[in-house]
Amino acid sequence: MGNVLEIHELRKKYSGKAALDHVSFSVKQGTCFGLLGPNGAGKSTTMKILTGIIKADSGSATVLDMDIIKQRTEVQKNVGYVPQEITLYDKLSAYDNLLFFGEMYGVKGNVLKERIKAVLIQTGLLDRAKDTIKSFSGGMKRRINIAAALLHEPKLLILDEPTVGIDPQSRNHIFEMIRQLKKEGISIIYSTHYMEEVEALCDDIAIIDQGRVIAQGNLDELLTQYGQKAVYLETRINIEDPSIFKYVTKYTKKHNGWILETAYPLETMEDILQEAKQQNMEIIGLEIMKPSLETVFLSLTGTSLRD
Ligand SMILES: Nc1ncnc2c1ncn2[C@@H]1O[C@H](COP(=O)(O)OP(=O)(O)OP(=O)(O)O)[C@@H](O)[C@H]1O
Repeated sequence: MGNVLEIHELRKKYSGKAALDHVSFSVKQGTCFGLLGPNGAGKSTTMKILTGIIKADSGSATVLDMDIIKQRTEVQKNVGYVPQEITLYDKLSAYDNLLFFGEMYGVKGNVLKERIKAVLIQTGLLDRAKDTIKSFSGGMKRRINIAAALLHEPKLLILDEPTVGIDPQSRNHIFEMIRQLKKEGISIIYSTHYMEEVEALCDDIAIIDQGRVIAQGNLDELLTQYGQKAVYLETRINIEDPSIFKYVTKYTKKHNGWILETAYPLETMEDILQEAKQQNMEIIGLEIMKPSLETVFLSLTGTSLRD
């Protein structure tokens, strides 16, 4: 299986501050690549560079072996991009929006009409084709935006946080669509700050933080290499210093409690229960956290991804 996309050492600064710092990764054909990171990590910047909206300061990238700068027009024919912001005409119908975007992508006539029907089926919105966009929910608008990016049959689809602020039904549709696209051999870059989405959808993952790729691999590799075991503890009265508990190597605040990293979660929990008894400490929550992308991120950065 070849690589559809290769990124090599991309760098980008805004007003002297690094937004991307030597970012490299590659995406295999027919896979979903997850770009996971908190707000401001550099996900959108990476995607905008790939689609030619902004230029990197240095580094290079190829799509299907074509340079994204030197062969920009050819690259654009093979890439579909769905930005974070909805970009549709509110007063036009879904169908007319797709007509407009199709022509913009260079698809015309009967081919375009057939493609519009196909993408409306793919997004589950064929029965709403004639309705104006302003009558659509946020999730449905997002699905039409994705439909628009698929009209020209791209080989690589770039989705920038496609599920932010949408209803669960649209989210499921988007997930199903991604699974189907993969089966058809289309590759996807999926940026998000939701770990569960990456765990559910993505074959390979790059964790990005403050402009740097801090880890990459498939889920199993990341969990094996960095997925520290941990215990979540929440008490009625907040504990000032959670390092007092046995085997705790690192601790991080999460919601109203603490994530305590420990190689021996059961022993740590026993110790917590003992201390609780002795000190009259009321426990509200105590559970083992299995290694997950959340504990991976935590052990790499010392912060919780949702902070
Ligand atoms: N046009 C711009 N001018 C100045 N700084 C910018 C600009 N665009 C992005 N940045 C900064 O670059 C960094 C990376 O931003 P980017 O939008 O790529 O992050 P992100 O991971 O996509 O996060 P988000 O989910 O918030 O969009 C941030 O510190 C951001 O403030």
